[in-house]
Parts: sequence; C-alpha cells; structure tokens
Amino acid sequence: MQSMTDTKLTIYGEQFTSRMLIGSALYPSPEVMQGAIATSGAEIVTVSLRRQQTKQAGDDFWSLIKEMELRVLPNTAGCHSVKEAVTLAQMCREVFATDWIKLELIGDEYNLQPDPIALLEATEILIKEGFKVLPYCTDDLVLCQRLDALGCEVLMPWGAPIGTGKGLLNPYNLQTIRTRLPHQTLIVDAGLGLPSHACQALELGYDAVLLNSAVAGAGCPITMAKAFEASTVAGRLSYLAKAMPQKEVASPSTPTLGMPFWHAN
Ligand SMILES: CC(=O)[C@@H](O)[C@H](O)COP(=O)(O)O
Repeated sequence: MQSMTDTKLTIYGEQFTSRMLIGSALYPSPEVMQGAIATSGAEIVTVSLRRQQTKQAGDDFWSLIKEMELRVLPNTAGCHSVKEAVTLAQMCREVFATDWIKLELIGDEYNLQPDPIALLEATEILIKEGFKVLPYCTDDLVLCQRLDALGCEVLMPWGAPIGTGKGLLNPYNLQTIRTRLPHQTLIVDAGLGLPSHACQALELGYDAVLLNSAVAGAGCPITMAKAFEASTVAGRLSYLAKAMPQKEVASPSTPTLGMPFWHAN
C-alpha cells in the first residue's frame, strides 16, 4: 500500500507541525482568545506591539500569550512608512527577544494593501540588521522574486485584503508564485473567511496560512478554530495525494465487468 510522507513547515530553520499561524486580535474576550488559539493547534501566534493601548492592558495581554508557550511572531501592523516599520521592528526585537518579524507596511488605507516599494526597502534594511523577515505582500510574482533575492526565507502573499474574509481572490497569481518559487516557504496571509479558503491555499501547495479575523470574528471562535485546523490538515493531505486531473468530458466511474481498477487514460 502506498504511504504518504510529509515534511514539516520550516520557518527560518525551525520546524512546525501545524500549518496555521494565528492572530491575537479582535477576540470577544481574553478567555475566548486563549481557547481559540489553543484549539486551533497553531504553534505560532502573531502579536502587535502597537495595538496595546495602556500599560496594564498590554501586561495582561502578554501574560496570556506567554502562558500559552507559543512561538511569538511580532508584527508591524499599522505601519505606513519604512522608518516607522523599521523602528517598530527594532522595538519588537527588544520586547519579544526574537529576530523574527512579520513585516506589514500599508500603502493604501482603503484596502490596506501592502506598499511593495516600501516593503522592499524595509526588508533590505532589516535583513542587514540581522532580522528574519516574513513579509506580508501582494500576490505579485516579481515582488515575491525580489523579496526572495533579498534573502527572505518566507513570503506571505495576501489571499484578499485584511479582514474581508473573501478568500483567495486570485488563485492564478498564488499558483504562479508557488510554481516559480518552489524552494520558498509560502504562507497565504490575510483575507481568509472560511476553512475552505485555507484548504484551497494548502491544496495549491502553500505551506501554511496565517489568519485572524475569520476565527476571532466567528459566532463561535473556538469551534471555528477547530474547523480551520481540520481544513489545513485536509488541504495538505490533498496536496500530497495529488488530485486527479480535471476533464472536459464525463467518464463513467462505475467499473465495467472485467475492469475493476482505475486506468489512467
Ligand atoms: C493579525 C494579522 O497579522 C493580520 O494583519 C493578518 O494579516 C490577518 O488578516 P485577517 O484578519 O484577514 O485574517
């Protein structure tokens, strides 16, 4: 019998079993946040230094995150300039004692689209300073190639604008990036709304997904976290199993006498 072997998700040399990275914002309560993150099976949680408003709220939040013993991926959510993002990344390195940074640099307020030019500039600066950059970028092949050439070992193209829940708006672009950068760890980041969207990303050969709103904004975040976990497992297995080719013309699936097994033609 054929058996299916899989590699683990690799991020800058570190290996993970879960193929979902999860955000820590927008949950209805700290308890629900902890419950949903734990249920999701995620081993990496992204956190924003900028979003904490008072010292007390910040301290309480960090204690909850620390209790969960997850790998923390600080992000530069809300930054609009290279200077702002680089400064925040430097602060994150001090506060969280990690050189990982999810680099988010917004270029447009309407759709929160990442600014590709500023992103390249900030990535170059941060890599020279020793950061391990995980850039949140648009699904543009040439931009991804440039980020790859700068030394990024993970790229995170968007599925759709942050918080929209629209899923993969341009599967062709995402597929092209996968095909052209086969060595890269690729993560679809943002815009997912349903577990089926995560499954689709994994089926395209993406290594993982990063999401927040779909779980935090669900009617029952804990149940939705479980559904996303199952969908990433299903999507990865489906990718490894290699789907049957699609056909334009029907072919009978009921075996004809004397031909009980599949014939590829
Ligand atoms: C939490 C975080 O990093 C977001 O900026 C991320 O991009 C997730 O987006 P969604 O909320 O659309 O899942």
